Amino acid sequence: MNLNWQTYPDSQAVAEGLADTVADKLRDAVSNRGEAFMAVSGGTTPKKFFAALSQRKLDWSKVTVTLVDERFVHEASDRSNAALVRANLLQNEAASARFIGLYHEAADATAAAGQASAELSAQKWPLDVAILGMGTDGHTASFFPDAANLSTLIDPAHDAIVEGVDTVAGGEPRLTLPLLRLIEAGFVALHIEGSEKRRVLEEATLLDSIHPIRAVLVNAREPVPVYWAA
Ligand SMILES: O=C(O)[C@H](O)[C@@H](O)[C@H](O)[C@H](O)COP(=O)(O)O
Repeated sequence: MNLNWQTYPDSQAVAEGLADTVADKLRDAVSNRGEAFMAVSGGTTPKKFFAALSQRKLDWSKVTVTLVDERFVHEASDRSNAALVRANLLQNEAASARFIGLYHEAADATAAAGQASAELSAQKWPLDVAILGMGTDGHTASFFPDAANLSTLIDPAHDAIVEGVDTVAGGEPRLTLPLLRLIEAGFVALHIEGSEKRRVLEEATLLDSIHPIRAVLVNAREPVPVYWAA
C-alpha cells in the first residue's frame, strides 16, 4: 500500500519538517518553470505548518496558493479556510504569494464551485504541491463519507477543477478539488497527528476499507508521505 511514514516527535517538529520539504518543492518549481502552484488544506492541524512555511525564504511572488477544500462560508466566518490561510500562511516571507480561494458568493456550493473552477482554469495545472489532512471519519479534502457525489469526487478519471459537496458530516456544504487534481500534483503529502488518525489511516490500507482517504492511497502515483506526530 502507498504509505511512507515520516514520524516526528511532536506537532512543532512535524510542522517544521513538512515546511522544509514543501519549501524545497516550491523552490524547485520556481527554478524549473518560473512559478509554483500549491493547494493546502484547512482545519486545525495545518496552523503550525503554515506559520513555519511562512518563514521559509523563497521567491514567494512566483507562488500561487489555493485550497484543497473550503467550507461554504464567507471569509468573515471563523470556519473559513481562506481566512486561516491568510492569517497564518500569507504572512512574513510568504506575504507576497498570490492566493486564489474557492469560496464565492453564490446560491449554493455547486454554483460557487462553478465560479471557482472558472477562476482556477486560468492556472497551469497540475499542482506542484498538494498537502492533505484527514478526519477521524476517514475523509480527506471534502470527500465526506455521506456526500451524495462521493463516487464522482474520488473517481480518478473525473477532471473537474472544483466540485460542490452536500454533506451533513462536514458541518456545512463544501467546495473541493476532486481526487485527480490532488493525485496528479508533483508532490502529495498527508499531514496528520495523533494515534486515532494513525489507526484510521492504517484501517484505510485494508482491502475492504470504505474510508474515502483510501482513494488517495490507491491512486497516488507514488507512496504518499505521511507527516505524522503523536
Ligand atoms: O476544511 C477542512 O476541514 C479540511 O481541509 C479537511 O479535509 C481537514 O483536512 C480534515 O477535516 C482534518 O481536519 P483537522 O486538521 O481539523 O483534524
